[in-house]
Amino acid sequence: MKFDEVGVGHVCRRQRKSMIEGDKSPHPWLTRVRPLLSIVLHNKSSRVSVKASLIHPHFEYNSTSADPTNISQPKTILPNSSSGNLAPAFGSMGICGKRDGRSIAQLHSQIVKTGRSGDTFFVSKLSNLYAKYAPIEVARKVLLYGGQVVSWKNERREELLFMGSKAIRKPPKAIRGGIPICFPQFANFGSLEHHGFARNRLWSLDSSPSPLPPANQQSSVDLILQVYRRGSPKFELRLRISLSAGKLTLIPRVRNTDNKAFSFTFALRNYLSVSDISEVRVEGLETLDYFDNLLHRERYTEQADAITFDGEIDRVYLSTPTKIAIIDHEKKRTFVMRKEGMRDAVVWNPWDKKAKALSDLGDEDYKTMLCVDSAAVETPIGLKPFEEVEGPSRALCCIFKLF
Ligand SMILES: O=P(O)(O)OC[C@H]1O[C@H](O)[C@H](O)[C@@H](O)[C@@H]1O
Repeated sequence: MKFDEVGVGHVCRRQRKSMIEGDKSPHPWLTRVRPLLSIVLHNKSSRVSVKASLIHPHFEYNSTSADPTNISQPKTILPNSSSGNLAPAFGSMGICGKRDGRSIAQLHSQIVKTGRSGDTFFVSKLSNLYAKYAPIEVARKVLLYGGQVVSWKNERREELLFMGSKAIRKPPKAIRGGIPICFPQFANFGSLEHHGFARNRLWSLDSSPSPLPPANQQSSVDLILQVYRRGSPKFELRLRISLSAGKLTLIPRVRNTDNKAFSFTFALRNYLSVSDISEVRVEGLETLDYFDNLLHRERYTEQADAITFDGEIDRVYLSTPTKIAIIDHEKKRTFVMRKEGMRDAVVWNPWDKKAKALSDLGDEDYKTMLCVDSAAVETPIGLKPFEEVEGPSRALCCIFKLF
């Protein structure tokens, strides 16, 4: 038996097919069925339970199994009692077989390794794009494509990350917004493609995540990008993303898996959502030296008390403090970025002309975005053969807090 596109409901598809083939008046509502599979971790040391839910305007189906390794028995879907006369019982569904080559038993061991007690895991409909098998709080906010965070909200459920109004969510381009990862090269500081290739590769869920303890009160997901290409550096880039309302933590780990030394430049390109770019100021970069990418990367010294914006900016501030504040006066909101292991900070806003030239950015989008990146650009990070940059002493880390 095969899983349906979202992991459950094999009969759904069969039923739909037979209705389309055999029934002169197919039930169009069947095509709107949205089955989803959630997996709840109750106790790290024991089993997880699997809950299959089928949600439809006219009925609901829920089934819970305490033993996810033994749930191959299809169950009958019954119409919800409040469903009126529209929803007939139409077959059965089960959670069985394999999904992406993984059995439920493999999924189970993955989840026990990475989850916290009480986490609900989610298998997304677009599971090849989103962080499938991740806690429900992060699953729809993190893309496997690019290992990119695309959403982070505050307690009032307001979005804090910018997403381009014309962003293209289709490979091979990186998505304009959220937090793309520039690795193993930032911009054109090296011979590789612009901003490296990590942002347009499909990452996976990490089955041997960082030994660092999971962040308190935050839901986390661990992703990995493994590169073993001939003729290119061989490495593993891991990223732990922990999210909660008002706090976002990103912990990258890089391992050289080659017998040659490997060095890289790096940036977490943080597209922050702001109310109006002309009302924003950035503090923490005053008196520092920077490379101006708009002026052939010449080195200047910042003269202003704080950075404010009235035109295009593209600068790499060097040897910055660990704390940088981005103050949005209109929204009465301050992002505080704290970073470790990445000495530099990039500030980028394309302004009107450049925005028009970027096909995935709306003409007015520049007004509501600001990139303040945690970066290692001036001095590449070097790794000996098989060496790893990891915590706590050499940790790379970027934490955003909202005030
Ligand atoms: O359009 P992207 O590839 O995302 O790059 C956006 C910008 O990033 C950097 O700050 C570069 O210095 C710019 O030259 C580039 O335009």
